[in-house]
Amino acid sequence: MTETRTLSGKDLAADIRSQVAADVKALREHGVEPTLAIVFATSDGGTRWYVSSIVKAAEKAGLRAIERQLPDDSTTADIAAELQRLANDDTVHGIILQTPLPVGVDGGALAALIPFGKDIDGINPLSAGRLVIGESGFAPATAAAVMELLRFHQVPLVGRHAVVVGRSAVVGKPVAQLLLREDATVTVCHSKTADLPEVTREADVLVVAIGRARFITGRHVGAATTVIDVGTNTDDAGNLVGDVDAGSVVGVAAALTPVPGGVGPVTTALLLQHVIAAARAVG
Ligand SMILES: NC(=O)C1=CN([C@@H]2O[C@H](COP(=O)(O)OP(=O)(O)OC[C@H]3O[C@@H](n4cnc5c(N)ncnc54)[C@H](OP(=O)(O)O)[C@@H]3O)[C@@H](O)[C@H]2O)C=CC1
Ligand SMILES: Nc1nc(=O)c2c([nH]1)NC[C@@H]1CN(c3ccc(C(=O)N[C@@H](CCC(=O)O)C(=O)O)cc3)C=[N+]21
Repeated sequence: MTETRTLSGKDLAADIRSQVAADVKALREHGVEPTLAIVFATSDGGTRWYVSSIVKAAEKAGLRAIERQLPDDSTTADIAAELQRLANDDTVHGIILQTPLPVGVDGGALAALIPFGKDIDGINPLSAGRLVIGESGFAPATAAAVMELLRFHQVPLVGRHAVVVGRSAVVGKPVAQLLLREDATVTVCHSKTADLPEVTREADVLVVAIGRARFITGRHVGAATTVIDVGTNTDDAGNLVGDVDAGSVVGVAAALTPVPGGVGPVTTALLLQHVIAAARAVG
Protein backbone atom coordinates (compact mmCIF):
# COMPACT_ATOMS: atom_id res chain seq x y z
CA MET A 1 0.00 0.00 0.00
CA THR A 2 1.41 3.41 -1.04
CA GLU A 3 0.96 6.48 1.16
CA THR A 4 -0.83 8.83 -1.25
CA ARG A 5 -0.03 12.52 -0.76
CA THR A 6 -2.96 15.00 -1.06
CA LEU A 7 -2.00 18.03 -3.17
CA SER A 8 -4.41 20.73 -2.04
CA GLY A 9 -4.95 23.89 -4.09
CA LYS A 10 -6.37 25.94 -1.23
CA ASP A 11 -3.17 27.47 0.19
CA LEU A 12 -1.82 28.20 -3.28
CA ALA A 13 -5.12 29.87 -4.30
CA ALA A 14 -5.08 31.97 -1.11
CA ASP A 15 -1.48 33.07 -1.84
CA ILE A 16 -2.41 34.10 -5.39
CA ARG A 17 -5.53 35.95 -4.21
CA SER A 18 -3.62 37.96 -1.61
CA GLN A 19 -0.99 38.93 -4.20
CA VAL A 20 -3.83 39.97 -6.53
CA ALA A 21 -5.43 42.10 -3.80
CA ALA A 22 -2.11 43.90 -3.25
CA ASP A 23 -1.66 44.42 -7.01
CA VAL A 24 -5.20 45.81 -7.33
CA LYS A 25 -4.42 48.35 -4.62
CA ALA A 26 -1.28 49.50 -6.43
CA LEU A 27 -3.12 49.79 -9.77
CA ARG A 28 -5.94 51.79 -8.19
CA GLU A 29 -3.38 54.20 -6.78
CA HIS A 30 -2.34 54.77 -10.39
CA GLY A 31 -5.95 55.43 -11.35
CA VAL A 32 -6.55 52.06 -13.05
CA GLU A 33 -9.61 50.04 -12.02
CA PRO A 34 -8.83 46.46 -13.12
CA THR A 35 -11.99 45.09 -14.72
CA LEU A 36 -13.10 41.65 -15.81
CA ALA A 37 -16.12 40.80 -18.00
CA ILE A 38 -17.70 37.34 -18.12
CA VAL A 39 -19.98 36.46 -21.03
CA PHE A 40 -22.16 33.37 -20.93
CA ALA A 41 -25.25 32.15 -22.74
CA THR A 42 -26.50 29.28 -20.62
CA SER A 43 -28.72 28.94 -17.57
CA ASP A 44 -26.87 25.73 -16.65
CA GLY A 45 -26.49 25.63 -12.86
CA GLY A 46 -22.81 24.64 -12.85
CA THR A 47 -21.86 27.54 -15.11
CA ARG A 48 -23.92 29.99 -13.03
CA TRP A 49 -22.17 28.76 -9.90
CA TYR A 50 -18.76 29.14 -11.52
CA VAL A 51 -19.52 32.64 -12.82
CA SER A 52 -20.78 33.85 -9.45
CA SER A 53 -17.73 32.36 -7.73
CA ILE A 54 -15.44 34.32 -10.07
CA VAL A 55 -17.43 37.51 -9.41
CA LYS A 56 -17.28 37.00 -5.64
CA ALA A 57 -13.54 36.30 -5.69
CA ALA A 58 -12.98 39.34 -7.92
CA GLU A 59 -14.94 41.69 -5.69
CA LYS A 60 -13.18 40.37 -2.59
CA ALA A 61 -9.85 41.26 -4.20
CA GLY A 62 -11.16 44.71 -5.19
CA LEU A 63 -11.51 44.02 -8.91
CA ARG A 64 -14.54 45.16 -10.86
CA ALA A 65 -16.43 42.25 -12.45
CA ILE A 66 -19.16 42.57 -15.09
CA GLU A 67 -21.53 39.65 -15.74
CA ARG A 68 -23.17 39.47 -19.17
CA GLN A 69 -25.72 36.66 -19.28
CA LEU A 70 -27.30 36.22 -22.70
CA PRO A 71 -30.36 34.04 -23.39
CA ASP A 72 -29.88 30.26 -23.87
CA ASP A 73 -31.10 30.61 -27.49
CA SER A 74 -28.52 33.29 -28.42
CA THR A 75 -26.99 33.12 -31.89
CA THR A 76 -23.35 33.56 -32.91
CA ALA A 77 -24.23 37.12 -33.99
CA ASP A 78 -25.85 37.96 -30.62
CA ILE A 79 -22.79 36.83 -28.68
CA ALA A 80 -20.44 38.44 -31.21
CA ALA A 81 -22.15 41.81 -30.70
CA GLU A 82 -21.62 41.60 -26.94
CA LEU A 83 -17.97 40.57 -27.32
CA GLN A 84 -17.35 43.42 -29.75
CA ARG A 85 -18.78 45.94 -27.28
CA LEU A 86 -16.45 44.64 -24.57
CA ALA A 87 -13.49 44.50 -26.97
CA ASN A 88 -13.95 48.21 -27.74
CA ASP A 89 -14.52 49.24 -24.11
CA ASP A 90 -11.23 50.63 -22.76
CA THR A 91 -12.40 50.21 -19.16
CA VAL A 92 -12.54 46.40 -19.62
CA HIS A 93 -9.16 44.63 -19.28
CA GLY A 94 -10.10 40.95 -19.41
CA ILE A 95 -12.89 39.01 -21.16
CA ILE A 96 -13.97 35.42 -20.46
CA LEU A 97 -16.37 33.58 -22.76
CA GLN A 98 -17.76 30.76 -20.68
CA THR A 99 -18.52 27.31 -22.11
CA PRO A 100 -20.85 25.55 -22.82
CA LEU A 101 -22.22 27.73 -25.63
CA PRO A 102 -25.68 27.21 -27.17
CA VAL A 103 -25.88 24.41 -29.75
CA GLY A 104 -24.99 25.63 -33.25
CA VAL A 105 -23.00 28.64 -32.07
CA ASP A 106 -19.57 29.05 -33.73
CA GLY A 107 -17.26 29.09 -30.70
CA GLY A 108 -14.13 29.41 -32.84
CA ALA A 109 -15.37 32.56 -34.56
CA LEU A 110 -16.33 34.07 -31.19
CA ALA A 111 -12.97 33.25 -29.59
CA ALA A 112 -11.27 35.24 -32.35
CA LEU A 113 -13.27 38.35 -31.34
CA ILE A 114 -11.63 38.54 -27.91
CA PRO A 115 -8.61 40.83 -28.42
CA PHE A 116 -5.30 39.08 -27.67
CA GLY A 117 -4.47 41.48 -24.80
CA LYS A 118 -7.85 40.89 -23.10
CA ASP A 119 -7.90 37.12 -23.70
CA ILE A 120 -7.27 36.11 -20.06
CA ASP A 121 -8.58 32.55 -20.58
CA GLY A 122 -6.38 31.96 -23.64
CA ILE A 123 -9.07 30.89 -26.11
CA ASN A 124 -8.27 33.20 -29.02
CA PRO A 125 -6.46 31.28 -31.82
CA LEU A 126 -3.54 33.71 -31.53
CA SER A 127 -3.17 32.93 -27.80
CA ALA A 128 -3.40 29.20 -28.52
CA GLY A 129 -0.83 29.41 -31.34
CA ARG A 130 1.62 31.47 -29.31
CA LEU A 131 1.40 28.87 -26.54
CA VAL A 132 2.52 26.21 -29.02
CA ILE A 133 5.52 28.19 -30.29
CA GLY A 134 6.51 29.30 -26.78
CA GLU A 135 5.76 33.02 -27.13
CA SER A 136 4.16 35.09 -24.37
CA GLY A 137 0.39 35.32 -24.02
CA PHE A 138 -2.26 34.03 -21.62
CA ALA A 139 -2.62 30.27 -21.25
CA PRO A 140 -6.12 29.03 -20.37
CA ALA A 141 -6.46 29.54 -16.61
CA THR A 142 -7.20 25.86 -15.93
CA ALA A 143 -4.09 24.68 -17.77
CA ALA A 144 -2.02 27.30 -15.94
CA ALA A 145 -3.56 26.12 -12.63
CA VAL A 146 -2.37 22.55 -13.26
CA MET A 147 1.18 23.81 -13.78
CA GLU A 148 1.10 26.09 -10.71
CA LEU A 149 -0.12 23.19 -8.54
CA LEU A 150 2.74 21.00 -9.77
CA ARG A 151 5.24 23.78 -9.09
CA PHE A 152 3.79 24.61 -5.65
CA HIS A 153 4.00 20.97 -4.55
CA GLN A 154 7.48 20.60 -6.11
CA VAL A 155 6.58 17.76 -8.45
CA PRO A 156 9.57 17.25 -10.78
CA LEU A 157 8.87 17.45 -14.53
CA VAL A 158 12.20 17.52 -16.38
CA GLY A 159 12.62 14.22 -18.23
CA ARG A 160 9.54 12.74 -16.52
CA HIS A 161 6.71 11.04 -18.36
CA ALA A 162 3.57 13.19 -18.25
CA VAL A 163 0.34 11.66 -19.55
CA VAL A 164 -2.63 13.94 -20.28
CA VAL A 165 -6.07 12.34 -20.68
CA GLY A 166 -8.31 14.67 -22.72
CA ARG A 167 -7.48 16.92 -25.68
CA SER A 168 -9.87 19.87 -25.41
CA ALA A 169 -8.74 23.37 -26.40
CA VAL A 170 -9.24 24.73 -22.84
CA VAL A 171 -7.56 21.97 -20.87
CA GLY A 172 -5.91 18.92 -22.48
CA LYS A 173 -4.06 20.55 -25.38
CA PRO A 174 -2.74 23.61 -23.51
CA VAL A 175 -1.66 21.49 -20.52
CA ALA A 176 0.27 19.21 -22.88
CA GLN A 177 2.05 22.25 -24.36
CA LEU A 178 2.93 23.67 -20.95
CA LEU A 179 4.29 20.30 -19.76
CA LEU A 180 6.40 20.09 -22.89
CA ARG A 181 7.72 23.58 -22.18
CA GLU A 182 8.88 22.28 -18.77
CA ASP A 183 10.82 19.45 -20.49
CA ALA A 184 8.49 16.60 -19.60
CA THR A 185 8.01 13.80 -22.12
CA VAL A 186 4.33 14.13 -22.97
CA THR A 187 1.73 11.59 -24.10
CA VAL A 188 -1.81 12.80 -24.90
CA CYS A 189 -4.69 10.30 -24.63
CA HIS A 190 -8.32 10.64 -25.74
CA SER A 191 -11.45 8.59 -26.34
CA LYS A 192 -9.83 6.54 -29.14
CA THR A 193 -6.70 5.62 -27.15
CA ALA A 194 -6.18 1.84 -27.13
CA ASP A 195 -5.64 0.34 -23.66
CA LEU A 196 -5.75 3.55 -21.64
CA PRO A 197 -4.79 1.93 -18.28
CA GLU A 198 -1.59 0.54 -19.79
CA VAL A 199 -0.52 4.04 -20.89
CA THR A 200 -1.61 5.92 -17.77
CA ARG A 201 0.01 3.42 -15.35
CA GLU A 202 3.39 4.41 -16.79
CA ALA A 203 2.87 8.11 -15.95
CA ASP A 204 4.99 10.01 -13.44
CA VAL A 205 2.43 12.81 -13.79
CA LEU A 206 -1.14 12.06 -14.90
CA VAL A 207 -3.42 14.99 -15.76
CA VAL A 208 -7.05 13.97 -16.18
CA ALA A 209 -9.60 16.23 -17.96
CA ILE A 210 -12.32 14.11 -19.55
CA GLY A 211 -15.57 15.17 -17.92
CA ARG A 212 -16.65 11.70 -16.70
CA ALA A 213 -17.27 11.23 -13.00
CA ARG A 214 -14.83 8.87 -11.20
CA PHE A 215 -13.62 7.37 -14.50
CA ILE A 216 -9.95 6.94 -13.52
CA THR A 217 -9.46 4.19 -10.92
CA GLY A 218 -6.65 2.38 -9.13
CA ARG A 219 -5.96 0.22 -12.17
CA HIS A 220 -5.08 3.35 -14.22
CA VAL A 221 -2.23 4.48 -11.92
CA GLY A 222 1.14 3.25 -10.67
CA ALA A 223 2.98 3.76 -7.39
CA ALA A 224 5.05 6.58 -8.96
CA THR A 225 2.07 8.46 -10.40
CA THR A 226 1.11 11.98 -9.28
CA VAL A 227 -2.52 12.48 -10.36
CA ILE A 228 -3.97 15.92 -11.16
CA ASP A 229 -7.76 15.72 -11.33
CA VAL A 230 -9.22 18.57 -13.42
CA GLY A 231 -12.73 17.11 -13.62
CA THR A 232 -15.70 18.86 -12.05
CA ASN A 233 -18.75 16.66 -12.44
CA THR A 234 -21.96 16.33 -10.47
CA ASP A 235 -22.87 12.80 -9.43
CA ASP A 236 -26.40 11.40 -9.07
CA ALA A 237 -26.55 12.59 -5.47
CA GLY A 238 -25.65 16.14 -6.55
CA ASN A 239 -22.09 16.06 -5.17
CA LEU A 240 -19.16 17.66 -6.96
CA VAL A 241 -16.82 14.82 -8.01
CA GLY A 242 -13.70 14.65 -10.13
CA ASP A 243 -12.83 12.50 -13.13
CA VAL A 244 -10.77 10.39 -10.70
CA ASP A 245 -12.25 7.85 -8.30
CA ALA A 246 -10.30 9.08 -5.28
CA GLY A 247 -11.34 6.18 -3.08
CA SER A 248 -9.84 3.70 -5.52
CA VAL A 249 -6.65 5.68 -6.32
CA VAL A 250 -5.67 6.48 -2.71
CA GLY A 251 -3.30 3.79 -1.52
CA VAL A 252 -2.07 3.12 -5.08
CA ALA A 253 -0.78 6.42 -6.54
CA ALA A 254 1.99 8.65 -5.16
CA ALA A 255 -0.16 11.79 -4.93
CA LEU A 256 -3.60 13.15 -5.90
CA THR A 257 -5.29 16.56 -6.07
CA PRO A 258 -8.68 16.64 -4.29
CA VAL A 259 -12.01 17.70 -5.82
CA PRO A 260 -13.19 20.08 -4.50
CA GLY A 261 -10.19 22.03 -3.22
CA GLY A 262 -7.63 21.16 -5.91
CA VAL A 263 -7.40 22.63 -9.42
CA GLY A 264 -10.71 24.57 -9.17
CA PRO A 265 -9.80 27.30 -6.67
CA VAL A 266 -6.39 27.81 -8.30
CA THR A 267 -8.09 28.32 -11.69
CA THR A 268 -10.28 31.12 -10.35
CA ALA A 269 -7.36 32.80 -8.56
CA LEU A 270 -5.22 32.70 -11.70
CA LEU A 271 -7.99 34.25 -13.81
CA LEU A 272 -7.86 37.25 -11.48
CA GLN A 273 -4.06 37.33 -11.71
CA HIS A 274 -4.42 37.40 -15.51
CA VAL A 275 -6.74 40.42 -15.25
CA ILE A 276 -4.04 42.26 -13.30
CA ALA A 277 -1.43 41.43 -15.93
CA ALA A 278 -3.79 42.61 -18.70
CA ALA A 279 -4.57 45.85 -16.84
CA ARG A 280 -0.85 46.51 -16.23
CA ALA A 281 -0.05 46.02 -19.90
CA VAL A 282 -2.40 48.82 -20.96
CA GLY A 283 -2.45 50.98 -17.80
N1 LIG B 1 -11.45 23.01 -12.58
C1 LIG B 1 -11.47 23.74 -13.66
O1 LIG B 1 -10.98 24.82 -13.65
C2 LIG B 1 -12.06 23.21 -14.93
C3 LIG B 1 -12.61 21.96 -14.97
N2 LIG B 1 -13.08 21.45 -16.14
C4 LIG B 1 -13.58 20.06 -16.07
O2 LIG B 1 -12.63 19.22 -16.75
C5 LIG B 1 -13.30 18.17 -17.41
C6 LIG B 1 -12.92 18.19 -18.89
O3 LIG B 1 -13.35 19.39 -19.46
P1 LIG B 1 -13.10 19.74 -21.01
O4 LIG B 1 -11.68 19.54 -21.33
O5 LIG B 1 -13.73 21.04 -21.23
O6 LIG B 1 -14.01 18.56 -21.67
P2 LIG B 1 -14.35 18.21 -23.20
O7 LIG B 1 -15.65 17.47 -23.12
O8 LIG B 1 -14.20 19.37 -24.06
O9 LIG B 1 -13.20 17.16 -23.57
C7 LIG B 1 -13.14 15.89 -23.00
C8 LIG B 1 -11.93 15.15 -23.53
O10 LIG B 1 -11.86 13.90 -22.86
C9 LIG B 1 -11.74 12.86 -23.80
N3 LIG B 1 -12.44 11.67 -23.33
C10 LIG B 1 -13.77 11.52 -23.12
N4 LIG B 1 -14.05 10.28 -22.70
C11 LIG B 1 -12.86 9.62 -22.65
C12 LIG B 1 -12.49 8.30 -22.31
N5 LIG B 1 -13.39 7.39 -21.94
N6 LIG B 1 -11.18 7.95 -22.38
C13 LIG B 1 -10.25 8.85 -22.75
N7 LIG B 1 -10.55 10.13 -23.10
C14 LIG B 1 -11.85 10.50 -23.05
C15 LIG B 1 -12.35 13.37 -25.08
O11 LIG B 1 -11.77 12.68 -26.16
P3 LIG B 1 -12.15 12.97 -27.73
O12 LIG B 1 -11.39 14.22 -28.07
O13 LIG B 1 -11.64 11.76 -28.42
O14 LIG B 1 -13.62 13.13 -27.77
C16 LIG B 1 -11.98 14.86 -25.03
O15 LIG B 1 -10.72 15.09 -25.60
C17 LIG B 1 -14.77 18.40 -17.11
O16 LIG B 1 -15.12 17.63 -15.97
C18 LIG B 1 -14.88 19.86 -16.80
O17 LIG B 1 -15.96 20.19 -15.97
C19 LIG B 1 -13.00 22.14 -17.31
C20 LIG B 1 -12.49 23.40 -17.35
C21 LIG B 1 -12.04 24.04 -16.14
N1 LIG C 1 -13.93 29.01 -21.05
C1 LIG C 1 -14.04 28.29 -19.93
N2 LIG C 1 -13.04 28.29 -19.02
C2 LIG C 1 -13.16 27.57 -17.86
O1 LIG C 1 -12.22 27.59 -17.01
C3 LIG C 1 -14.35 26.81 -17.61
C4 LIG C 1 -15.36 26.84 -18.60
N3 LIG C 1 -15.17 27.57 -19.73
N4 LIG C 1 -16.52 26.15 -18.41
C5 LIG C 1 -16.79 25.45 -17.16
C6 LIG C 1 -15.55 24.97 -16.47
C7 LIG C 1 -15.69 24.61 -15.00
N5 LIG C 1 -14.72 25.42 -14.30
C8 LIG C 1 -14.51 25.41 -12.90
C9 LIG C 1 -13.56 26.20 -12.27
C10 LIG C 1 -13.40 26.22 -10.89
C11 LIG C 1 -14.20 25.42 -10.09
C12 LIG C 1 -14.04 25.43 -8.61
O2 LIG C 1 -13.41 26.30 -8.05
N6 LIG C 1 -14.61 24.45 -7.88
C13 LIG C 1 -14.50 24.29 -6.44
C14 LIG C 1 -15.69 23.59 -5.81
C15 LIG C 1 -16.97 24.32 -5.68
C16 LIG C 1 -18.09 23.55 -5.02
O3 LIG C 1 -17.90 23.11 -3.88
O4 LIG C 1 -19.13 23.37 -5.67
C17 LIG C 1 -13.34 23.40 -6.09
O5 LIG C 1 -12.95 22.61 -6.97
O6 LIG C 1 -12.90 23.43 -4.95
C18 LIG C 1 -15.14 24.60 -10.69
C19 LIG C 1 -15.28 24.59 -12.08
C20 LIG C 1 -14.10 26.24 -15.21
N7 LIG C 1 -14.55 26.06 -16.46
